[in-house]
Amino acid sequence: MTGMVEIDDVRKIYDGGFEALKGVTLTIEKGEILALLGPNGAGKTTLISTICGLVTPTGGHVRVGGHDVITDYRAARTMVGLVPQEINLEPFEKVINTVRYSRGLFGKPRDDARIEQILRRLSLWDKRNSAIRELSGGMKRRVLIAKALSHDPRVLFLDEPTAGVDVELRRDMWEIVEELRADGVTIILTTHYIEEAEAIADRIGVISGGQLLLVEEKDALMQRLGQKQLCIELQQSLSELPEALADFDLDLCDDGASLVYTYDTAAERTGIARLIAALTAEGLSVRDIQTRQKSLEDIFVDLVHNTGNKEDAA
Ligand SMILES: Nc1ncnc2c1ncn2[C@@H]1O[C@H](COP(=O)(O)OP(=O)(O)OP(=O)(O)O)[C@@H](O)[C@H]1O
Repeated sequence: MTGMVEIDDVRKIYDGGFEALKGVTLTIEKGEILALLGPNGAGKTTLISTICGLVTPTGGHVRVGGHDVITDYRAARTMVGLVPQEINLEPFEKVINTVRYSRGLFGKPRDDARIEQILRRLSLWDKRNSAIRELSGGMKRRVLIAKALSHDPRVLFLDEPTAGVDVELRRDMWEIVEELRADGVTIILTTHYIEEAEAIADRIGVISGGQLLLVEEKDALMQRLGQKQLCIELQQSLSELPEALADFDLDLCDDGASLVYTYDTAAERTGIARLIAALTAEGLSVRDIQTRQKSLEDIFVDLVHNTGNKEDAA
């Protein structure tokens, strides 16, 4: 099956030699919402800009709706709408003209009814005759979305759509994203807010150091969230796990002074009672016990941290 966006071994080395993308391969299906998570400087904006044809990759290929973003630039570009991270609007222009003009840039015929629809949906209709500079930051962000939607793109990129916006606008944005998906629009967003990825994405990709570390269905990740960890601090240190405990999902840590037991909260039996009995039978005494929920944030931090270490070691 061919995807709406096909990214094949994309690499980017900026002038000056910095390698921002180290071979990213990813297919995004029509109507999917993909959230790209990653720390600052991970390469998220570079990847989005490459798909939008704003950054030329050093290697690999990107196709949008089957059109190569380099060799078939025009066709690919009209399919894409981009809501950038930075507000890049003309301060003296009126809202409605800004959005109309944007549609025109893509060679689409003037369609006032469509522009009205977009402005109403984004609660901008009352402000249509205001100059951009008179708007609040949140309103300017809405204008950026209106601009990106003005030519009816099939793929919408949102680069940090809710950075610095208030809670109400964030919820509004999420609702708009849902509606667009219902229209069959494919949505790719970058975010620093794990909560945002949890709320709206179908799939979550984690990018760090120019590499895609993981792409997984959100529901599968959520199942991992269902896992809890029991941290058992022992009175004595162990050099290795005793044979009798081999069938438990246990890790030895803190130089053998603690055991971490991972269990599924959804399971009928957690196995905790059996584990405690097995510890006692082994003659091990427990100093303290804590439980903690493994969150998407933990998974994310572990992933990014471990890769960082590998790179340092290389
Ligand atoms: N035009 C450029 N020339 C040289 N280096 C660049 C250029 N643009 C970006 N970079 C570098 O490439 C790396 C990736 O940047 P990018 O903006 O893609 O990261 P990001 O994941 O979007 O980060 P953030 O979350 O901070 O927006 C960074 O180290 C950045 O300094």
